[in-house]
Amino acid sequence: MTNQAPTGRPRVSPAASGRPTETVLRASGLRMNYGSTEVLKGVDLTARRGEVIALLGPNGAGKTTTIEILEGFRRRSAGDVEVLGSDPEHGDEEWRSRLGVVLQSWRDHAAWRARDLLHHFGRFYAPHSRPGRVRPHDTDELLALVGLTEQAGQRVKTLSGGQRRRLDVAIGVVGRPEVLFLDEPTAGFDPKARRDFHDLVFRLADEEDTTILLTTHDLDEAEKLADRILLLAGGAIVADGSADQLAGLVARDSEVVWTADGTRHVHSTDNPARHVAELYAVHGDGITDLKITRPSLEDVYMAMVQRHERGDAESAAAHFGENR
Ligand SMILES: Nc1ncnc2c1ncn2[C@@H]1O[C@H](COP(=O)(O)OP(=O)(O)OP(=O)(O)O)[C@@H](O)[C@H]1O
Repeated sequence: MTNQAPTGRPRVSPAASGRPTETVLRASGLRMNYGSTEVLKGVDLTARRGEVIALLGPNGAGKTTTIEILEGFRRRSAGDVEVLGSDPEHGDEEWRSRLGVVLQSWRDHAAWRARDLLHHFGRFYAPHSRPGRVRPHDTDELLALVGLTEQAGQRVKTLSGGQRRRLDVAIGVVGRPEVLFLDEPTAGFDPKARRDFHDLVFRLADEEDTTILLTTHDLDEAEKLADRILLLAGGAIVADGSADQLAGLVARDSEVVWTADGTRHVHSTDNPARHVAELYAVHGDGITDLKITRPSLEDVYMAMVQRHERGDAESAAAHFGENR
């Protein structure tokens, strides 16, 4: 899949680049129970080095639970998990230094000043610095990168919600992680902060080969950022692929809209390219305002989640398998 990187140049996903890509994260048959409630019923997922993956799913689907297990913050009930060659339950300090984490919410360190806090967290990574991955990031450079230069001397408790979230992201990347987990990183971001964050994600993936697993409820964001989208529903991954691959999962025609001789027309078709060719053969330059609308990621999301809610998650997953 080719996404649009911040500079406007196309970003080529690691899988499509032809470069050998190492699997850095793998879960198979991952299960999690909270008491008698089974939240994860056999999650299988992988991520390659430098890949950006969006984990989507309805509220309560288990996205945070999955991420916390991969980070080593939560013990799983069953299944195999490996991140950067280690089981997260037994990851040592060296292993932890290679990860970056942005939790959904945390409200400690209110009295610290933003620059001091970032510097403090950064110091943990210094012993793990090596050629090619100098750790930590320079504090002021990173503050500039997340747009907090003016707030650098402010106490955390005086930052706005969006500014606090920018600081969370800075803390997550201060150690130049090889694998970065971001749980709803852009919640509360204004449009400029959101765009800056997207630029940062592309930069980390492209220039530092960082593998990024993020959760979001913003489907446009997922489509823009992710090489691969995973949809978690009913305790399992029911769809796994690029936005284009996922669009092929819903049996919905594309819509072709055009104007000819001053009249607007709408036509649904499973082959929009052929329809457009036929239109031009008939009307030539008489066609104006041509637009083709494919099923959107939102259509796929709603269809898959509704299938799951009808108790059809397993067949949805099987259907996807046939389409890969
Ligand atoms: N510590 C816990 N103890 C008991 N139940 C929990 C615990 N943490 C989460 N749950 C339950 O597990 C389910 C999955 O929660 P989780 O936070 O992983 O979902 P999510 O997909 O991240 O949701 P959201 O999109 O709302 O953030 C929910 O039903 C939640 O109530």
